[in-house]
Amino acid sequence: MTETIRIRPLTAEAFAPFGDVLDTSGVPDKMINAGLCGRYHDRAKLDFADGRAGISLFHAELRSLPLILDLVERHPDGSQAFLPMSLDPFLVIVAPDQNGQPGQPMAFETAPGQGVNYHRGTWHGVLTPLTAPGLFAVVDRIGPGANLEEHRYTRKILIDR
Ligand SMILES: NC(=O)N[C@@H](O)C(=O)O
Ligand code: NI
Repeated sequence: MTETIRIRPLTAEAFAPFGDVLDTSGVPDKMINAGLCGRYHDRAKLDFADGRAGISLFHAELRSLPLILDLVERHPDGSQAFLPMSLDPFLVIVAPDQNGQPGQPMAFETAPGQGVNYHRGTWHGVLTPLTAPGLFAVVDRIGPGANLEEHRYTRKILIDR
């Protein structure tokens, strides 16, 4: 029997148990640069344990819907932020932890320009752009060890609108 998970719009409230939503909604925390720039200050909970912060660029293959969700992963030693380098929405898949295994997955679509920061240890689907260019800056842990735990689903799960 196939399970279909419906995609919901990403909101900071719904995503709060899993991480931070990064966007310029609302009033800036401070105006800088002689009042020419709004700074949305310190909006993500970064954690790199015994490692250090790194910035990498990801150029990911585009995916299409319905998406077969066969893998989620987590990074036990660090947070991971995905900052799109375009205004294209992308798919964000997360799941709560249940005694070391992922619980019921949830799927969100970002608004144009929104990024996300997965908190350390959050189960998530890998980077999933739905439209070009699939180009992201990624802020995550550089350090010793794999910092990766994967879970492959045995049941058939589809992600769709
Ligand atoms: N493996 C890697 O660098 N990327 C994944 O962690 C991912 O979440 O896309
Ligand atoms: Ni990851």
